[in-house]
Amino acid sequence: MSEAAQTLEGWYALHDFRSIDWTAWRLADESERSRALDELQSFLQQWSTVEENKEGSTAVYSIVGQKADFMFMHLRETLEDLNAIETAFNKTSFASFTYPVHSYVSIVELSNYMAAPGSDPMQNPDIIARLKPTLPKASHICFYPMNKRRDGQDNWYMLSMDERKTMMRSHGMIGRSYAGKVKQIITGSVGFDNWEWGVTLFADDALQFKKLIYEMRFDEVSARFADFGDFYIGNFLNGEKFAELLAI
Ligand code: VOV
Repeated sequence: MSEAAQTLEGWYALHDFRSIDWTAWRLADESERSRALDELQSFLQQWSTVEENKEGSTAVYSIVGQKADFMFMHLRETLEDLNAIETAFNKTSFASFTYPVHSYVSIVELSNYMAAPGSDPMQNPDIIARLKPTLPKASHICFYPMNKRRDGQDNWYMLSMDERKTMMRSHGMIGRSYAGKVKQIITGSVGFDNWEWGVTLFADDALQFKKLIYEMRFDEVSARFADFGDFYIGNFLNGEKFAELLAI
């Protein structure tokens, strides 16, 4: 058996994709819409307080295209916390004007492919900050799930640790050349959801997602071993922008 990579885990993640029932929203009277909007704003406020207290983080984005209208990405200490957030949101009057279209459950993960030997990563404040990150408030988000292939000669899980390390180093070098342009949060979802990882990217220039992902397609670890699910791309929302999106 090949040596399994060691992983470090941080906050649990829920990517929660919703669409708006525009007909119901348009037909609602002004006071109903305003109550729903107030509830939404108070949730956004609560989530930013959690973030200020370093007890989690939430990103809110509109989604371009028909797969969803908007998404919440929540990071929290436990799965119970994530469950509580989605349930509380489902009970709001704003939620009754939305319907769930997709969700993804995972946990922030770092693997030891690039770890310095002999060091205790949990004593490293940079590692802790990566495991429990404050999500960037970048202009754009890109989310997609992926697997590492297990197919004949292209079976990632049958490769030796050294072979995988070499490929991950090359992967990391490409990623690093996008420093300052694209920020990645990799979440592991083996046993939690249908794919092995969630890839969440943040950038102020959405074109950099395309450049990075395209370049990685030529890198062996992606070219030979990666399979991808649906891609979601979106624009930053805060309370003000959300109110604009919902204005009738
Ligand atoms: C934005 C840049 C960027 C950077 C700097 C970067 C670097 C790194 C490093 C150094 C490491 C290994 C250590 C760790 O941190 O875990 C990883 C790990 C990983 N990556 Fe990555 N990645 C990036 C970006 C990046 C992208 C765009 C993708 C999607 C691939 C594509 O083709 O669409 C990806 C995937 C992953 C995955 C699934 C893992 C876990 C693999 C496993 O088998 O465990 N990643 N990644």
